[in-house]
Amino acid sequence: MDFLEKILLEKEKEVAKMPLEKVGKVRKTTSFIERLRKNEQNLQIIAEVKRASPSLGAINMEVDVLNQAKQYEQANVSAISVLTDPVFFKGNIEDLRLVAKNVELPVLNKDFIIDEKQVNRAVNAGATMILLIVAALSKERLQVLYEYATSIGLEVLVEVHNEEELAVAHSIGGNLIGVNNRNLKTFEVSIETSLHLAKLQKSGVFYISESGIKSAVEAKKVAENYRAVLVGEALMKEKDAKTAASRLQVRRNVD
Ligand SMILES: O=C(O)c1ccccc1NCC(=O)[C@H](O)[C@H](O)COP(=O)(O)O
Repeated sequence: MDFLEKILLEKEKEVAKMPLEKVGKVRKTTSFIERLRKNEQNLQIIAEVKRASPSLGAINMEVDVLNQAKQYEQANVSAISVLTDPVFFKGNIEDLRLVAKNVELPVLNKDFIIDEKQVNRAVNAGATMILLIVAALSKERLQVLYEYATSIGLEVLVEVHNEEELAVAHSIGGNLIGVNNRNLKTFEVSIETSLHLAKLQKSGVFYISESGIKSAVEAKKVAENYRAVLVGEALMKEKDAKTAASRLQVRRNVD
C-alpha cells in the first residue's frame, strides 16, 4: 500500500464519523482568481498553515495559528491554505475557522476531500476554496465534487502530479490547477515536475506550483509559467514568516 492509499483509508474512517452539515453561504471576499488577474507581474503566494506532515513529522507543533495567518496577511499573500487533516498533518477544522474569521483573504481547505460532507463543513468554517486531488478520486467522483463545489460558489484547486492527471483536470473544466511537485505516493519532491508540465498548459487556466518552494531560487524557476506557489514548510519553519513570504513574491517577466 502506498502513502496516498494509507491516507485515503484513514480519511474514509474520518468522513464516516463526520456529521452532514447543512451548507451555508460562502464567505464573501475578492476571489483568488480575481487576485491573480490583478497581480500578473509578481508571483503570488498561497501560504500554508502546516503543523506536521507525513514526510517530515513535526514541522511547527507550537504554532500560534492566528499570528501565523496575520503574518501571511501582512506579507500580502493572495490566499491562506489551512491543512485540516488531524491524523497525518495534526490540523483541524477549528484552525481554518479561526483563520477565516480573522483575515479578509481567500482561505483554502487543504485536505483529502472525498465527500460532500467535507465540502459543506469547509464552507461553514469559512473556506472559500477547496482542494480536489486527481490521484485521490475516480474521474466521475472528481467531476461530481467539482461541480458541487463550484455550484455553491467555492473556488476549486484541482491538484495533479503528472501528464495523465493534468489531462483529467483539463477535461473536467478545471480553471485553477495546482501542479504538486511532491509525489503523494513516494513523497519525492522535484521542481522539475512543474517545469515539465508547464509545456502542457492551456490558455484561460491559472496554474499554481505546489510544494518544495523553499526560497526565491525555486520561486524564480517557476515564476515564468506559474501564477502562484503554494508554500508550507519553508514558511512554518521561519521565525519571521512575513519576511519569508514577501521574499517569494518574485517578478514574473511578463511585460
Ligand atoms: O507534505 C507532505 O508530506 C505530504 C505528504 C502526502 C500528501 C500531501 C502532503 N503535503 C500536502 C501538500 O501538498 C503541501 O502541504 C503543500 O503543497 C506545501 O508543500 P511544502 O511547501 O513543501 O510544505
